[in-house]
Amino acid sequence: MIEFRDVTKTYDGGQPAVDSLTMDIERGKITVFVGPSGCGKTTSLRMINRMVEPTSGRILLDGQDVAEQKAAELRRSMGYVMQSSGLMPHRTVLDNIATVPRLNGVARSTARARAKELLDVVGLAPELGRRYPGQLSGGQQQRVGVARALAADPPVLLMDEPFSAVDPVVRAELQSELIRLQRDLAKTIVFVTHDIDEATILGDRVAVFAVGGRLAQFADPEEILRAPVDDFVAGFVGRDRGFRHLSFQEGEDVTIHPIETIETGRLADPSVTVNSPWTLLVDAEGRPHGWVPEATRESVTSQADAVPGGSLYTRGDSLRRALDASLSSPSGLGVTVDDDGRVVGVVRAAEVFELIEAGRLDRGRANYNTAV
Ligand SMILES: Nc1ncnc2c1ncn2[C@@H]1O[C@H](COP(=O)(O)OP(=O)(O)OP(=O)(O)O)[C@@H](O)[C@H]1O
Repeated sequence: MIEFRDVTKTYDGGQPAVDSLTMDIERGKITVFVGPSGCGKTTSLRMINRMVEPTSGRILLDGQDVAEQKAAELRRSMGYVMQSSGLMPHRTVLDNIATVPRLNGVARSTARARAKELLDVVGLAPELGRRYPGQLSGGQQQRVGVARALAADPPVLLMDEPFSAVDPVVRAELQSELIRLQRDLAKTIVFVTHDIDEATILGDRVAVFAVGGRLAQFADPEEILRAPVDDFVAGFVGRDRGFRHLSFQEGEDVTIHPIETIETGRLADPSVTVNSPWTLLVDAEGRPHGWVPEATRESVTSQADAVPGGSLYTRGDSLRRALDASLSSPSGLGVTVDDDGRVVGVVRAAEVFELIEAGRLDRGRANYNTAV
């Protein structure tokens, strides 16, 4: 557990960058610091490992004041990942990952063996270990940065906008990987971002900072979206917060309807006809490949002629995903797949809305019953 106790940081006698911050960061959870630029997120993060010293107040790590620990040792005892991966350009990927264990006195061969394991943990191919950072993509460099931070198996991981320099697709992949990793590792992660979507996807708890280094709200992401404490937080979480909030509503009650499919390999077979306005094209394993509208069936002879599909909904995922799949689908039918990516049917936006409304009524009744 990391405890901030009335911590203030003022640089060069100016306005506080962090103002009287008091909060508890739970062990084994992801706590996200989010807020607009310049509101003191990075300063707060860096005070945990004493890269920045507070002007006043105390920070306790498992009950011990970090000010009483040697700064260099403290820093080495926590993983740190930043926006630019911060890798040493003249060292190979494996040597970069092995840096902290080597500084801690671990033998070179042991440190490199562990580095190889970590490449796999962060989803990188073993041969990338021999390359130099400049020979990797931005997303791969960030994965190496995460591997390096994990190398000494620290209980605490500090992450400062680690995914903000990569494109949105890679960013989403890295976010999913971090969630997957955290399921096994259960580190205490403090993660800085200015992106509220990233904060609500990753955070077990989200701290919204306001300009002037003030902690505006500290709660779980569902609550931040449902009940922002003031106009600042409401403005920051944005106009789409109703839509984002659907991420926290489970979609297991959404009705999955059957859908007519054609295998791509049988497109040229004239005996295969379609009888519905939209037919789904699938590969031999039943994975979706696009849509065939009834009117153009005759001219569709390969996958390239089909209308590309929208996002996919994995059975049981949130209402947000179900709605997005149906709204982004050219047919208006959200393609639903199982965990192996095979089509199991389709969902309809109108029925997702019905579930949202039913949930609202249930919550309204529950509130009424509590009130009377
Ligand atoms: N070394 C420094 N010297 C002087 N002022 C600083 C220093 N580091 C940060 N500041 C100031 O402290 C305030 C908070 O900065 P900080 O980097 O902590 O914010 P942030 O929320 O992480 O911002 P961003 O999202 O832009 O990285 C800003 O006004 C910034 O200009």
